[in-house]
Amino acid sequence: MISFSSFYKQISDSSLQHWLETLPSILGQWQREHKHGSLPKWEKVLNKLHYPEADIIDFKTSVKIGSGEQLSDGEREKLENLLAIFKPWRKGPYSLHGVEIDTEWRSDWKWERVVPHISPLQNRTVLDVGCGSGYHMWRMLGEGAKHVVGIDPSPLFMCQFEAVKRIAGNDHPVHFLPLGIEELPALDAFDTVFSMGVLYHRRSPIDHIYQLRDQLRTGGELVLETLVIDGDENTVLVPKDRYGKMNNVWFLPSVDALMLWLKKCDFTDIRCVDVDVTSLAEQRSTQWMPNESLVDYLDPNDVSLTVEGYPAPKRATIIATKNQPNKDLI
Ligand SMILES: Nc1ncnc2c1ncn2[C@@H]1O[C@H](C[S@+](CC[C@H]([NH3+])C(=O)[O-])CC(=O)[O-])[C@@H](O)[C@H]1O
Repeated sequence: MISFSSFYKQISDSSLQHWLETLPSILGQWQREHKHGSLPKWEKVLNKLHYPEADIIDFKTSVKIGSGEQLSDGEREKLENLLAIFKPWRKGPYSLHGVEIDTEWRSDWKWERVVPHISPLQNRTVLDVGCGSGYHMWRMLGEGAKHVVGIDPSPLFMCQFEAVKRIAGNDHPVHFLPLGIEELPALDAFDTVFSMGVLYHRRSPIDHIYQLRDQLRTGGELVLETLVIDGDENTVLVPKDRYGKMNNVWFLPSVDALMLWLKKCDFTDIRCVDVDVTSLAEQRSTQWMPNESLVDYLDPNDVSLTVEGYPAPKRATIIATKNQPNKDLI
């Protein structure tokens, strides 16, 4: 069974103390809800992941754990087969004792676009909302963060994260909690909060921005990355049905609309630091994610459009600072 004890041990002296009292029952409930799905099978696989302390660990320029020289060919093949049970691997890439997990997404490319613009993470407490397999959490640690907490309700992503953590060693101050953002109380605690690739999945984007704001200390930094469209501050696309074959896409604002939303939610120093059309090289099918990918979501005759005729995915990164609350707006 997945244990959250190292989370409690490492976080217990922090300003998050009051939250920790309610967490065990929430996490216990999550485990009970998933006990009839694939989770028990995945937990058995996790329990087989025992490896020597890695000779090399790099989180600064990639996520690489172990040079590969510590395992025999047979041991490496066994590791590869165990990790394959957690397919599809969407977010990465990872290099784990010589096993190269070529994921659907080049999440490292997103990180390289974002990291030059954020406040240095050195010694900061960080929350990554919708962290997926946790790829960016390791990179946050590589930038010197003191503690990284990721939340994501997906049991598969949790197990992928746990697999990497078991190989990296349990002492790293990085923790995954299987929660949705709506399950967090207002913690007012984190120095930096990331929400990357989540806002368009939320039915109420302004509430999402408030929920993110509630996790930050005053003066803390929000890093918000989401799908955008071209237009002015009143332009927002709400897809009629699917967007890029996804049935859970709600609001795609223009950059100016998004900046207005952040202003209205009492953020200051709001700036758009990157806008990027997702390339077919950044999101594609691989051996580790053999299902459909971006090329199948775009119009085969015009890749500037999705199969539904909407603008193809374009992502913006906005950075903003939490201000003192303006009581009139709440
Ligand atoms: N209510 C919720 N609360 C928290 N997370 C959620 C919720 N609902 C869905 N998610 C999670 O949000 C993530 C969105 S992916 C971004 C991954 C990473 N951040 C990336 O930037 O590559 C989208 C993308 O591929 O862009 C998924 O892992 C969901 O399980």
